[in-house]
Amino acid sequence: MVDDEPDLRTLYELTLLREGYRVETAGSVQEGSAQLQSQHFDVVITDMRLPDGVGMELLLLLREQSRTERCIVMTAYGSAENAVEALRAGAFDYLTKPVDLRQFRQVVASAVQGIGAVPAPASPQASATAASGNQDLNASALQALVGNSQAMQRVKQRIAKVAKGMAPVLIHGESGTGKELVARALHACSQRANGPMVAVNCGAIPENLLEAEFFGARKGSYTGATQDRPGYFQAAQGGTLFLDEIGDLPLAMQAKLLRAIQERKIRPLGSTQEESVDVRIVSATHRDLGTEVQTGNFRQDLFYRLNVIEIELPALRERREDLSLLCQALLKKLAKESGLVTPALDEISLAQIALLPLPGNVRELENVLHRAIALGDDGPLRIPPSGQPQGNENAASGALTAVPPPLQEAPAESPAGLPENLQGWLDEQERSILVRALQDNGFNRTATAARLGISLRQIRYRIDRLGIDLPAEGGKHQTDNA
Ligand SMILES: Nc1ncnc2c1ncn2[C@@H]1O[C@H](COP(=O)(O)OP(=O)(O)OP(=O)(O)O)[C@@H](O)[C@H]1O
Repeated sequence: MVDDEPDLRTLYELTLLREGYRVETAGSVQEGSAQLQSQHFDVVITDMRLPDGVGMELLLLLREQSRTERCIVMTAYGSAENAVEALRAGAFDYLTKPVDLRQFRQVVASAVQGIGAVPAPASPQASATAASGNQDLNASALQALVGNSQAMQRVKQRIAKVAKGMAPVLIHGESGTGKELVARALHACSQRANGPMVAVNCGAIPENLLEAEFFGARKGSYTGATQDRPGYFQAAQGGTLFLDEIGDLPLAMQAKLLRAIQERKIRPLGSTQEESVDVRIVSATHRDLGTEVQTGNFRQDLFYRLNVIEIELPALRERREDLSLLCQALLKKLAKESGLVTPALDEISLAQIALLPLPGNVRELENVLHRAIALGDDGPLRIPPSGQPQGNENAASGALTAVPPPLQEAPAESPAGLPENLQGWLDEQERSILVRALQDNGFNRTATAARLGISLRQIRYRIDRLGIDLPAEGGKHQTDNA
């Protein structure tokens, strides 16, 4: 624990001792580095401003010597640059002064967790079991990302490298390239793997509900809030919050999110009290956020905060060599889900697939295979000519152009003609109307929304809520997504 103010040093030391850690202290860069030369630690916590230099020097020393200590840096309030710089230089996490002791304990506990040889003080056995269980999780989460191309190998190596730590990660890639899978792998490979992973599609939440959805709401804070409700931040406490389509967040909400990330505190709607949150933020976008910043659609300071580590996901056309492995994995998954036998892939099926342009990436490939399984006979997989299956004119030109028909059966009606499950019945009606309207409008959501007299945001929300599978973005019809 390196800090030059004796009172603070004692406070931190006592806090850590009370948690059951062994602690050594130092008052300067020189003292800190001398201690590092004579022994190994699990965690180094250092103030940024020290009498003979900056805490960053200790961090760089750890890095140069490829040491295993995790470094937590304490920065002055409002110095976002220092915090981001430290995270980029490999700090495990940062704390803003004045340090909130609860947060301090949480951050140190996360840093110590998952260090193989060092069980957390509370329960040595539990943490050892968790560590070995985590390794299985890591492996299977990375395996879920199918592909052995160089581009995919680079992605997987990067996930393994940056998963530990608190630095926010921004995943950039075209729609359907597997951004959510990467976020899940990051979570599974982190020391938060046993905590929750909460995935949020920022583009699918009506604007007036955003704040309550993110930060929670107290009973009576808005019409319909009949009880206290936690938000995504509370739900992700101790785990990872995945913010998909972050570029869709309106500017007013961007400012609130920035504040929550910077201060690690949130205030539920209708509450006077702030709550501390311990959440790692992973976000994703198909947009070029740099350009969005220039055009004034995205806050630069938030971009700076979210983009501490960037993972770029390649489009499927840049890794066609993964097609065969992907088809095998996807067919197996799809066949299992629909209770069918996995059809064989032969040279003809692979040649047919290789001819598809697949601008909608893996999601589009998955949909093509889904349709092929549903329409196929026994024998090797064959890709049906597009346009045939649902008699849908819009399907004529794209590799994948049809929404699969609703799979669920309509909820049962009672003999009196009344539904037994009103919500399920209403959802089914809404789903069938939406699917029909989308098909009539060439899957253009703007046109469909206009036709049904609702906003684009509302239609996105409904499509998401009802789990309607759209043809991949980038396809001929999806022109309303930019
Ligand atoms: N490398 C991969 N291996 C196996 N399945 C994949 C891979 N990449 C994507 N998928 C599958 O493709 C579908 C789309 O993936 P995902 O939702 O992660 O993409 P996305 O980039 O987040 O898309 P969007 O931007 O539209 O939200 C999912 O069903 C996912 O399981």
